[in-house]
Amino acid sequence: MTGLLVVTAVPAEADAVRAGLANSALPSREVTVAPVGVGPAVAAAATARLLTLAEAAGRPYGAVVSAGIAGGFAGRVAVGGTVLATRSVAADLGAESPDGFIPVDELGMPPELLGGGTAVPADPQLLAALRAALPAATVGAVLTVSTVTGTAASTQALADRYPDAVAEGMEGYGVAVAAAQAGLPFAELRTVSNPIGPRDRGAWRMREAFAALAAAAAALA
Ligand SMILES: O=C(O)c1cccc(C(=O)CC[C@H]2O[C@@H](n3cnc4c(=O)[nH]cnc43)[C@H](O)[C@@H]2O)c1
Repeated sequence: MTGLLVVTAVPAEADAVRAGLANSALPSREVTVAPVGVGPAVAAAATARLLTLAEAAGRPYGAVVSAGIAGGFAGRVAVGGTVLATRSVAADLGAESPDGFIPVDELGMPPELLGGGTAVPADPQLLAALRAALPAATVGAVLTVSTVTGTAASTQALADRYPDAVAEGMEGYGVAVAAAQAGLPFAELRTVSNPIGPRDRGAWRMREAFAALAAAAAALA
């Protein structure tokens, strides 16, 4: 059986995922959990390296999951909630214009230069399995941003541009591109630590989000 690679941004997220897996009563499959860093670039590079090393060692992974905490769009998902991505979207990859943001895949560049575009859909089978295991999860697009959204105006702009978005993180799209380039199924699983909006560190509920991440991780077994 090929194994599952679960990548998180930081060690605390990886610890929560491992704790959830250890507590799972479900039959386990081979799961590797690795913290790969914050932001889409380091997450993509580190995930690609892990996939390549495993393949070279003759033990290729069979699927990749990006897991961690996230900001949630108010009214779409609650703090402490769990989200499953229908697609992982590079929400700030594009160009500004006086008429608003233009996604990079609408700038007229050849599609082969864009790694498949600014949104990578979750693998349908993997998403279906996770939905079945996590029936209370909110399902929708998860945005990947390089800058944590911190004003009401930018929150509204993102919510308007992506009506299907439920949350934002900083790694999913990068991990998704690494998985796609390796030809592997991909999914993104996040738990909500804070509402997206005007920056307020006091509103972050990290402990709640890590507990929810551990609970959700049991589904990965
Ligand atoms: O603003 C701070 O002072 C601060 C201190 C520690 C960590 C942070 C982060 O922004 C962590 C980002 C980390 O967690 C994910 N995440 C969680 N909430 C959000 C969000 O609202 N928007 C984007 N990313 C978020 C993200 O995937 C990173 O790995 C800030």
